[in-house]
Amino acid sequence: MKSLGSIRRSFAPWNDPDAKPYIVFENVTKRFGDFTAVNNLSLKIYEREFFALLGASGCGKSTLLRMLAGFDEPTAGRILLDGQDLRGIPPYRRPVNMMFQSYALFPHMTVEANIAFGLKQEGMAKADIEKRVAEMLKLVKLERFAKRKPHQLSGGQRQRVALARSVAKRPKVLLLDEPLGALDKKLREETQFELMDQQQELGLTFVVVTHDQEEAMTMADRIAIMDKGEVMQVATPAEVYEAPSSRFVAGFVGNVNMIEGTVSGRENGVARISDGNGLTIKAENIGDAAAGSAVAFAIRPEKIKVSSRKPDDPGVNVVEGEIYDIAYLGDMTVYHVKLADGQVVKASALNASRITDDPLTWNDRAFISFRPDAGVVLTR
Ligand SMILES: Nc1ncnc2c1ncn2[C@@H]1O[C@H](COP(=O)(O)OP(=O)(O)OP(=O)(O)O)[C@@H](O)[C@H]1O
Repeated sequence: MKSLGSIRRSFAPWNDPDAKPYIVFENVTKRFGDFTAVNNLSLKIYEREFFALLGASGCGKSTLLRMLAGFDEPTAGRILLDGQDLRGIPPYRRPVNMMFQSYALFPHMTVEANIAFGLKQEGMAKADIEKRVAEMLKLVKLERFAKRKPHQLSGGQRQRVALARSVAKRPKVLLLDEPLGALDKKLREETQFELMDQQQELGLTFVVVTHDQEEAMTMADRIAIMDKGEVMQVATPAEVYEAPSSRFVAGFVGNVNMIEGTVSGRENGVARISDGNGLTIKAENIGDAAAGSAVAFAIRPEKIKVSSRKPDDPGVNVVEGEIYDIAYLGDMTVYHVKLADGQVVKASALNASRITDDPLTWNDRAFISFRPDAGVVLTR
């Protein structure tokens, strides 16, 4: 989509040792009674970053956001914003605004009155409010809808009003809790790109909470994957997908095959992994996996090729199996291949042409093949 990718490609302050993080969570713990919702968590977010907190329900992402907004204080640890410790600073005095899932627009007020509401409360002069509201309407492309009430708008338009209202006060950081949760799939996808555009145009730092991995992958510069109040990995979407740091992350994001086994030898950066049932594969990207240790070779279905003929490239792993199930999804087909040791491996093939030269069907003998560097070896 447009030039967005190329603009953002150079945006990676987290790789710059001289860049100062804008938001810092320093050993933050939050307990509710004897329940620990956030556990000794540290995290750095940079100015202008689109940062996503991704995790299953109850993992502590909203609690993290609420502490940043000032609705809750950490039980232990510190949160810094632009170098300032936020402890004790009330929500309305933090340069942070929060946009909630439900949007909570005032139903009896017009779009422009909704956007103006916070500015009026702040005591801004009338002329300035009008100017700011006009700017905001232009930003979210709702100039023509200024006089409408929320119920006369589509879900996507309402979401844009909510965005305009939350950025009208010019916060430095916008916190978004499941911002697109109320929209249907198609509108969600469109709105994701809009949000990205607007974030860039505004030059704000966005921290978004979502349990939707596709949404996080699409929008965010970096993603923190959370589980039980802890951060499991912080990385760009591509790194999270291609180089997950643990079984949990690999399994949480996208589809993955986990070939469990023991490292039976390693030389020149290539390990042999045996599952103890006759299957041995060669793997690269072995990290710190020592000989004898229990590991998982995590490989995405699209990195595995299925064919009826045995590939003769000695560099690749080839394993014989049987087509156990086929899911035809239109744009691609997912083959479930049962190996001799009983495990079922998923391999997806893009249906780039309408007719395949290697038709495979149920119960066919088939070969899966993949390069040793097509997956990652995980010790955790
Ligand atoms: N005020 C509170 N008192 C007691 N427990 C709480 C409180 N607020 C949150 N919790 C608990 O802390 C944990 C984390 O909650 P949090 O809302 O941060 O999760 P989440 O990851 O945002 O989940 P969801 O996606 O469902 O909103 C949950 O188990 C929740 O029950």
